[in-house]
Amino acid sequence: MKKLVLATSNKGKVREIKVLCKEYEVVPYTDIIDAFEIIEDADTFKENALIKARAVYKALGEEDAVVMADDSGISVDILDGAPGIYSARYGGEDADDKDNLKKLMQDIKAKGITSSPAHYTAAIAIVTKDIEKTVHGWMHGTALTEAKGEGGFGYDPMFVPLGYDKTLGELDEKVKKELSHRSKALNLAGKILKSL
Ligand SMILES: O=c1nc[nH]c2c1ncn2[C@H]1C[C@H](O)[C@@H](COP(=O)(O)OP(=O)(O)OP(=O)(O)O)O1
Ligand SMILES: [Mg+2]
Repeated sequence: MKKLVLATSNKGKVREIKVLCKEYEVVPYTDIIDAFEIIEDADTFKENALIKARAVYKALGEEDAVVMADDSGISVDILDGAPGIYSARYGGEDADDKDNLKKLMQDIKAKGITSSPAHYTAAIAIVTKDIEKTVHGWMHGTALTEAKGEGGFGYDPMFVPLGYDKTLGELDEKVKKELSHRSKALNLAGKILKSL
């Protein structure tokens, strides 16, 4: 089985990508080398995904490595698309998923409403010695001012996918697997991986 090194330290992403890339041996880079800080200072998901994939490819020092990165986030319409690329740091530099979730619910509530249209974006970058490629996927739905359920990660307890009436925290993980931003992007990434 071909090895696919993930340039991420997010356990939720690793879990989902392992399920969605069954034909590969999916290995987070921190299983191979020590975790190091990667500054995600670009202004698009795509460029930030490339920054992560390139940084890990270089740090591995293994010419034949195939490295994949995911840069993703949630954009809320009533907040003009915030937090977007800043999703991981929305509650401050040291914020964790819970802090970020709480701040986003508060900021929507501060607009005097209890829900807003929103969407997730995932950019996936693949870097090898020969290629640098990116693909995207999106999931539309509604962001709530109340968190429900324990499933998924990040903002999932406050996000209801289009066509459903429960949050990704409450729904079976199969639903997210079928229609998430990440699964759509990974489906396209799979075509690139096959062509290598
Ligand atoms: O399916 C998702 N369900 C819920 N929340 C999600 C999802 N996808 C992204 N998110 C949130 C989590 C984090 O607040 C931000 C990603 O930030 P992002 O920089 O891409 O990831 P990260 O810093 O957690 O790990 P890393 O950069 O090492 O891959 O968007
Ligand atoms: Mg990050």
